[in-house]
Amino acid sequence: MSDESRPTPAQTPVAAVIPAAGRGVRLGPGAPKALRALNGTPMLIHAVRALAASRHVSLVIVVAPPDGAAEVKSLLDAHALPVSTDFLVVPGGESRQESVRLGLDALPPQYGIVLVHDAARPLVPVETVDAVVEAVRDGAPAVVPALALADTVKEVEPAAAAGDPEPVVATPERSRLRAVQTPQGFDRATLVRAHETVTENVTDDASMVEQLGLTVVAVPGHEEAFKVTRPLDLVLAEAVLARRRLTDGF
Ligand SMILES: Nc1ccn([C@@H]2O[C@H](COP(=O)(O)OP(=O)(O)OP(=O)(O)O)[C@@H](O)[C@H]2O)c(=O)n1
Ligand SMILES: C[C@](O)(CO)[C@H](O)COP(=O)(O)O
Repeated sequence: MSDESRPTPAQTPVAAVIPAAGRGVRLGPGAPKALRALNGTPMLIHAVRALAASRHVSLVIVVAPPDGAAEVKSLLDAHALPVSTDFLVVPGGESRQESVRLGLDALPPQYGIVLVHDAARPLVPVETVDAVVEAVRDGAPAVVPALALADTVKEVEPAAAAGDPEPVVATPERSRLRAVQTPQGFDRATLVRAHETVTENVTDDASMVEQLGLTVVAVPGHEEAFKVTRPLDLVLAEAVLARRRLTDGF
C-alpha cells in the first residue's frame, strides 16, 4: 500500500473480537455463560450491542463456543443490531487466549486497530469503548481500561488444598494497583505478534504485549464494565439494567 492510500490513524478501521466461548463454570450449571439471559436477552447480545454502539467499530467478530457457531449466528440474526456494523462468527478454542487468536485469524486485512472484549462484560458503556480506541489512535500500541482498587491486596503462598490457610508474603502498595477490564485495544500488528510470540497461559491480552517489552497504557475504566463471573454478578447486572431502563428508557 502506498503512503498516500494508507489510512491515517484517525481513519484506520477498527474491529472488535468478542471471546464468548467459555463455559462459565464459576457461574454454575447451565448454558455457556455468554448465552445466558440478562433481562431476557443473551449476555452476548448485550456485549455485541455495547461494542457496535461505538461509532469507531465497524466489524464485530464473535468467537462462539466450539460447537455453537450456528446457534450464535442465529442469535445475532434474531436480535436487532446496528446496520452500520458487520458481524462474523467463528468457533472458539479451549482457552480464552486460543479463542482470541482464532478471532484474530478471521480478521480481514483492512482493520488496523483491534479491540478484544469479553462477552462476560455485557454492560460496558460506549464512552469506555471510545476512550480505548482514541488512546490507540493517539499512538499507544496497547490500551487497557482500569480502575483503582477498593480492597487491600495481599500476595500469598497458594495453599495446596482449597480452604487451607495461606501465608501472606507481601502487601503491594494499593495506590499503584489497578483492576483492568475490557475492551483492551491494540495496534493490530502488535497484538498479532504478541499472540504469535507468547505461548504460556496469560489472563489478558495486554500482558502478552508487556512481554514483548512494549508499554501498555491504562485509561479510566468504568464500574459497569464489571465481569459477570459468579452468581452475584448476575444480580448486579440485572440491577444495572433496571436502573438504565428507568433513567435512559432502555
Ligand atoms: N475457552 C474460552 C474461555 C473463555 N472465553 C471467553 O473469555 C471471556 C472471559 O472469560 P471468563 O469470564 O473466565 O469466562 P469463562 O471461561 O466462561 O468462565 P469460567 O472460568 O468461570 O468457566 C468470556 O467472555 C469467555 O466466554 C473464550 O472465549 N474461550
Ligand atoms: C481479560 C480480563 O477480563 C481482564 O480483567 C480477565 O483477565 C479475564 O479473566 P478470566 O478468568 O478469563 O475471566
